[in-house]
Amino acid sequence: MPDAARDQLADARLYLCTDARRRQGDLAEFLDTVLAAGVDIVQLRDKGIEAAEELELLKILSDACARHGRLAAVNDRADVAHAAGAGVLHLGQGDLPVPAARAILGDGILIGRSTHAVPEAAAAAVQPGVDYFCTGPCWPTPTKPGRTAPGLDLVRATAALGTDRPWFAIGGIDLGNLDEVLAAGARRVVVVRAITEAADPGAAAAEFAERLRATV
Ligand SMILES: Cc1ncc(COP(=O)(O)OP(=O)(O)O)c(N)n1
Ligand SMILES: Cc1ncsc1CCOP(=O)(O)O
Ligand SMILES: [Mg+2]
Repeated sequence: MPDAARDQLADARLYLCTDARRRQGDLAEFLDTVLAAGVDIVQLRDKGIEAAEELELLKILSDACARHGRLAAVNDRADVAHAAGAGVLHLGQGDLPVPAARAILGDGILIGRSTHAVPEAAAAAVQPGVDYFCTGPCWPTPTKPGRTAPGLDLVRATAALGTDRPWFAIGGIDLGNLDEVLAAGARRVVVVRAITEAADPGAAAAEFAERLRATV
């Protein structure tokens, strides 16, 4: 992975996952708005999408991220990440194991991992081949139905690991509870609804970015 992408990841504070409901022209306009407002990484996350459509939408996503010098991420699928030439692949606990993804993709891509408990976070903090990890959900969320929320205790425990590896809090985070997430020790967050469903996504992204960057 080029050093520039690693540096971008190290500097990232705000990671957005968006789905395919915002299609074609509308998707590009939405992405330009939130990227200009300060989103650092955007992932296409659509659990129902077929690979061919995912690739088409990833082209829009990659082009938008390139226009703004930001990272584009693929969820779950190493084959799609390879075909799309993506900069980031995100893998959950039930997805392809990281060594298997590395065997397919090599070292030219950043790989992230989901964690939902302290032992998983501790493992992701040191596992070879993992570039960043996410921890949560902080609160139960309809975006990930059925996933029990370990809450802010997991964020506090992850912060206490003192790892240099970039990690993000996720799940139910919005502008109203962001201060609680920061107080628990997170300095990076992943959001879905708080930006995709905001009345003004650009304003929401800008406020997230500003408050995250203001917290040392
Ligand atoms: C950045 C980021 N963090 C966490 C997830 C969740 O991944 P996973 O647990 O595999 O669940 P799905 O998103 O695949 O339903 C993510 N996608 N992105
Ligand atoms: C994909 C995922 N994994 C854990 S929580 C979550 C969804 C977070 O979505 P939202 O920000 O809308 O609560
Ligand atoms: Mg997954």
